[in-house]
Amino acid sequence: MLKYVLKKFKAMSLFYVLNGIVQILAASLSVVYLQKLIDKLPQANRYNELITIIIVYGVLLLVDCLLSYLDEYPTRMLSNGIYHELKILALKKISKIDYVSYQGIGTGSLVQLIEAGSKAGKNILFDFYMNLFRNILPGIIISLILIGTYNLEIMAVIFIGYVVIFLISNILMKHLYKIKDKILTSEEWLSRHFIRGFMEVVVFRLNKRFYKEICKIEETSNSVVKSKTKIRMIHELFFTLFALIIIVIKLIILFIGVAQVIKGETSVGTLIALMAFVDRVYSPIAILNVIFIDYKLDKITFKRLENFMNLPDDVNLIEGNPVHIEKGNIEFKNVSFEYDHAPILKNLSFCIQGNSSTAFVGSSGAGKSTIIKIILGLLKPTHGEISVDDSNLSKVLLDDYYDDVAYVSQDAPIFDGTLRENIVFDEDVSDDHIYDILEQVQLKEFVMRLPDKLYTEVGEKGVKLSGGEKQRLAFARVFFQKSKIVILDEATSALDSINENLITNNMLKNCKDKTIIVIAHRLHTIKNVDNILVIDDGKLAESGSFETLLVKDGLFKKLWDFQVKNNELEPVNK
Ligand SMILES: Nc1ncnc2c1ncn2[C@@H]1O[C@H](COP(=O)(O)OP(=O)(O)OP(=O)(O)O)[C@@H](O)[C@H]1O
Repeated sequence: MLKYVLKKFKAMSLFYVLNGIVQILAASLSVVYLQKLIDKLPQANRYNELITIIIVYGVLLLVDCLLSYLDEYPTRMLSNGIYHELKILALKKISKIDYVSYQGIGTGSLVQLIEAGSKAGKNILFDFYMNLFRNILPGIIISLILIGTYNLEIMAVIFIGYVVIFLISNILMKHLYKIKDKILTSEEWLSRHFIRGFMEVVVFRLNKRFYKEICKIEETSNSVVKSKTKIRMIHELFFTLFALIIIVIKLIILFIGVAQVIKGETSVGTLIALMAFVDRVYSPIAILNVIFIDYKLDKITFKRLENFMNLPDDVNLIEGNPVHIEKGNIEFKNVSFEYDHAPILKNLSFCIQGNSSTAFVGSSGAGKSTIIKIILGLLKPTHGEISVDDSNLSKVLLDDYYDDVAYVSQDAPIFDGTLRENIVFDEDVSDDHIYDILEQVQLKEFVMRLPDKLYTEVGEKGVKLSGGEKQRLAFARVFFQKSKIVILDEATSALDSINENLITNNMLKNCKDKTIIVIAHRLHTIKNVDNILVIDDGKLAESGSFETLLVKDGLFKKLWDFQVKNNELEPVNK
């Protein structure tokens, strides 16, 4: 994934790395010219002899200064760009992820995982790798070479210092890993609980859950804060240790260097240059150790994002046979489906004729919505085959198929946007055409009364609308889509009986050239459908028209009698 991102920012990254290397070269050479200046000063007779050195020294400082300004551009472009690119990749993943895998991830955890993972990915690529190649390695190499040209003994001392630092870092790192893993798990837990607290206000308030939720969240967030502080303290310990090591090395250089200057073996300029190079050689090492630890910790965070990105895709969204549904026939041949080895559908076979209406009926949990999700291609059958027209659904390119399928789910899928967007997305359609559609779903008057009419924002999940308004809005989208197959999964459950009958009948009347599939609990709404399939425990119990099933005295009759007895509907013969 990071390779892909790097490729996308190839030119910018190259510029950033080269700019860093040139800056280090200019800054290091400026130290060398300063040393030359100091050493030549006592022997110089005329000012002119030093002027070239001063000019070169000045130019090097100027180059360093200008390049560090230029650095700002790739710095901002890359750090922000990489982070956003990773988030976009995560959204692209969601667009094609296998539906069962998607069902296994909670929104709260997913949001935290993508947010933290994208930041970690940015840190790995930008803060670690790019820093390593443009700053740290060139800094160490150039400084070591220059120190070596002055004094090999001192180079050896510096090398021993490196080894000591490396050993200390490794001991501390093992401790940090454990803390980081704990923090990540707790943060994902926190995000999940925060999001459910923010979203389920009514459920939690009425069940008086907020107090306990907040207590649990406080407890976990206290432990996260403590662990994060601990990690920072250990981090800072590195800097303190480096500072101590640098002091020791500088003292050693002074002891060796001063003796050599007295003996006339080394110049004062060289001693000053060496002292400057110790900082130049150790600062990158100090930074390297710290960013290496960050890199290792970020890898743990990024691994979680990678695991999510490696979840299986729905291959039918990426490849498959092109399809155009003309007849709208659907056939299930011995279809079985399991969730985690628990059988949900058992050897189910049925035929839905194109241009007809079919209803699935059955007790709660019988498997009706599962059938719908299989017809939609979201779930793949464990055994058996589904044909749509003459195509095997498992071989069809779903993106093509979805041009001909409209679906309204149980929980009316309204998204955060305007009423208009919720009906036609960003299609170029006249307002008048939208109002015609709204009339068919009994929503025109309501929209006309709103100050912003079609441009009214509906809020997250359509929070500013009633349940029935949301469902009617979702219906309007179906009317607009003009798909060959229309699937309504309890799409009228939030409507009053008058509106429910009006809209369903409107749909049945206006969509005679479509295949309509309905799931409805209130059985009076499906009186006019052509065929009813009664599902019981994942199997087809019986099928037929409304009247035939009532005569049969089977499961459908039982469900009907139960609803009549409980006053859920009017008896059919009244
Ligand atoms: N993601 C899932 N993981 C595991 N089991 C699931 C999952 N989704 C549904 N099930 C189970 O599959 C069975 C069938 O569910 P389905 O939603 O198809 O029933 P249904 O007939 O539509 O029910 P209802 O009328 O209550 O909506 C149920 O027992 C349900 O608990």
